[in-house]
Amino acid sequence: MAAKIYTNKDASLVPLKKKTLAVIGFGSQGHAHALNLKDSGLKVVIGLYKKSKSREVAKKLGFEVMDTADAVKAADVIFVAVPDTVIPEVYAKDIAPNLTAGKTILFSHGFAVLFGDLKLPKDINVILVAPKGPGHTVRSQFVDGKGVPGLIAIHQDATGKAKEIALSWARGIGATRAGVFETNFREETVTDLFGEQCVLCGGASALVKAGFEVLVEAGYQPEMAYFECLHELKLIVDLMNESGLAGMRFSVSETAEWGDVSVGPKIIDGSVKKRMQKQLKEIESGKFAKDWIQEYKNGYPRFNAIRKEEAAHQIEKTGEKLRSTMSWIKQKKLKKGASQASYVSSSK
Ligand SMILES: NC(=O)C1=CN([C@@H]2O[C@H](COP(=O)(O)OP(=O)(O)OC[C@H]3O[C@@H](n4cnc5c(N)ncnc54)[C@H](OP(=O)(O)O)[C@@H]3O)[C@@H](O)[C@H]2O)C=CC1
Ligand SMILES: CC[C@](O)(C(C)=O)C(=O)O
Repeated sequence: MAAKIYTNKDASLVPLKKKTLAVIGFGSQGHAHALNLKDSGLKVVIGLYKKSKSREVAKKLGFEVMDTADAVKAADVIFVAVPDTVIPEVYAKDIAPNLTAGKTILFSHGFAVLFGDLKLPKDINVILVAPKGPGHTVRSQFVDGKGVPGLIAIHQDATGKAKEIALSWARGIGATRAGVFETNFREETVTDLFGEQCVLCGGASALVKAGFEVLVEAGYQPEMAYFECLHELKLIVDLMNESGLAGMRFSVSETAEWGDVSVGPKIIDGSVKKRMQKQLKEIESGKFAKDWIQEYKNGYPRFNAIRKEEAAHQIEKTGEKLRSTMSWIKQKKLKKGASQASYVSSSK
């Protein structure tokens, strides 16, 4: 039997009405869930650490902001929206001591439950609502009357109501407008890590950079390389997103379609698939998670060095210049150290 796709007609806001929902962390996902749930008529409070740079942002957007432990005490449903590597310490210090029977803890990625060694009491619900898109898009799509599709998963159902709570939350953030699919924590975590490393973020940015560098090193203008390898990628991917590879091939020229099917597989060949399979094994075995947690514990020495190098790549300067004439592209001011929530799509 085909798996069910849950939409608005399968999910009600009633299970979350008259409940207090705490969003712990006000970054990319946190601000989006909080604003969408508030606009859906639900009661949301924000839990943050004392020195969080997002306290003022959340207050300005009309939220009651509390210390994390107080927000957990006040809430029926607690969304843990802090970075995956940070979850274990926030959980142990501020969340676990305040989790009483019947409360629900909600994640939007299963990483910490799989790899973070959280001591989850048996008498709480543990659920996942994972939008399949970045937090800022979860918000901007909601404001436009649309939604980012999502996943739900139930790790523990202490009250017998875990699934209706997950679907209700998915409705509140707009995910059931697009479609919600049920999975489990492990499948969500493995596939999400695989997608972001091999295709969506890692694979795509390495492909873009390689194409840009090949053209520039061969003497072509960086602006030409940017248009061909980054700018137009979005327009092509939009067509795939709307109607699949076939829809994209319907719109591009026959010459482009022939280049796609005859040359593409020579560039992204079987050796790439082999490396993807190896990476999938490292994700499944927990090796990727172990190394990433260690990098976090070491204070990000490699991560910070790579971030610096990436920010200095010629493609970034070229892009900044070319995007400045396209006023409809929202120019995010990527201020170093600013709250992720300082870039917000406004309320309806
Ligand atoms: N980014 C995304 O689009 C997606 C994220 N997810 C998942 O959502 C969860 C949250 O990720 P994301 O929204 O990216 O997180 P962000 O990095 O955008 O935001 C993190 C929030 O946590 C706070 N924070 C950071 N460090 C600490 C700390 N040591 N103690 C307490 N609070 C801290 C930040 O504070 P401050 O405001 O002061 O910076 C911020 O408010 C993760 O589980 C992630 O995997 C799932 C799908 C997509
Ligand atoms: C693709 C990156 C992502 O997995 C996402 C937006 O879904 C993330 O964790 O940010």
